Amino acid sequence: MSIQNVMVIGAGQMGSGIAQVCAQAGLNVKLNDMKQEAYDKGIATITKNLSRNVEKGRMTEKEKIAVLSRITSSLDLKDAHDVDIVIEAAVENMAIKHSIFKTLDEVAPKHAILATNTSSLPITEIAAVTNRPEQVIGMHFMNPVPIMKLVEIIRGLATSDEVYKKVEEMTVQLSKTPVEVNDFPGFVANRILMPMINEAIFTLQEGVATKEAIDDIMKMGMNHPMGPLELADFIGLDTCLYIMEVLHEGFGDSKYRPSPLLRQYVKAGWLGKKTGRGFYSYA
Ligand SMILES: CC(=O)CC(=O)SCCNC(=O)CCNC(=O)[C@H](O)C(C)(C)COP(=O)(O)OP(=O)(O)OC[C@H]1O[C@@H](n2cnc3c(N)ncnc32)[C@H](O)[C@@H]1OP(=O)(O)O
Ligand SMILES: NC(=O)C1=CN([C@@H]2O[C@H](COP(=O)(O)OP(=O)(O)OC[C@H]3O[C@@H](n4cnc5c(N)ncnc54)[C@H](OP(=O)(O)O)[C@@H]3O)[C@@H](O)[C@H]2O)C=CC1
Repeated sequence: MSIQNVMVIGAGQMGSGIAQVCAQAGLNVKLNDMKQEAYDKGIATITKNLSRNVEKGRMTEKEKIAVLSRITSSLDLKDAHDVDIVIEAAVENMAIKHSIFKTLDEVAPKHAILATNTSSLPITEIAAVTNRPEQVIGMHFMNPVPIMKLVEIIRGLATSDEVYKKVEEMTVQLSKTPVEVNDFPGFVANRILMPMINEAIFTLQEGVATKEAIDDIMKMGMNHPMGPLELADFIGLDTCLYIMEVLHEGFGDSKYRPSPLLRQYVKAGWLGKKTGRGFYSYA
């Protein structure tokens, strides 16, 4: 059965982007969040992105309206009763993902694939709370989703070849490039990226240089599009901390210990761009 109906869970920065690219590829999308305001915020971001495409001549106004008409609001996981795939992009927390996947296993059709956009949590452990571990898979999009080409596809221990192939095909349909990896802490992207960001935070904490200097060095010296502190703000400092905790616990190696300054910022609610303040301030 081909994939036509999708539920995306979490209308935050990742979920809204995933919903947008699915709808642009002609799929019907139910965008689920716990609160109507979160959905409204997600749809406002999608509308802004699509309007920019219209202004730039990449899409007509009619096409924009058609894309938006394929996205509907959902505030209840039971709405997954008729979808072919669910892509979960709620908060990076195992207890929350377990609860979502348990419910999805009960309400989604038997054939439905249950994918997660987790940036680091073990797919095998998420799959274990369902009765269909062979249909659970990691589909790790990069931020900002409408722009970034990569989707890291993570096989859990039980993920079937058939499910992997379907998700790979869907990724290509979304005009993205799938890259296969195995289920190990942080997968590949964040096992390499996040220790660099964490080290930049230690460098700031130790007073080696200012935040601007650290970012300038990595931008100009390594040709990175964003410096590591600016990137941390962009990703969300809460997400960065959760990922470092997964690496630390998963490998049991002190080289992955999260920076105390990162912990402090998260405790203060300075989560980066999404809350208006992180290492930098955002008006
Ligand atoms: C944590 C994880 O689990 C995994 C991750 O995702 S890690 C994060 C991975 N992402 C990155 O590393 C991003 C690094 N940054 C970049 O690549 C670039 O800075 C960027 C693409 C975000 C912006 O590019 P830029 O050239 O600096 O700025 P800008 O010219 O404003 O933007 C380029 C285009 O991207 C669009 N864009 C920028 N931010 C966007 C966003 N948040 N959403 C949608 N579109 C966006 C802009 O509108 C612009 O589009 P046009 O073609 O219409 O002009
Ligand atoms: N940020 C990034 O760069 C990347 C993040 N990811 C992963 O994507 C996921 C989402 O991250 P991101 O979009 O940045 O986070 P955001 O905080 O922007 O969005 C998360 C959204 O999910 C909602 N939510 C929380 N719990 C539930 C639930 N039980 N049911 C439905 N919705 C829920 C949140 O609501 P509320 O705010 O009310 O809690 C919020 O609207 C995480 O797993 C993260 O690791 C993957 C790749 C890149």
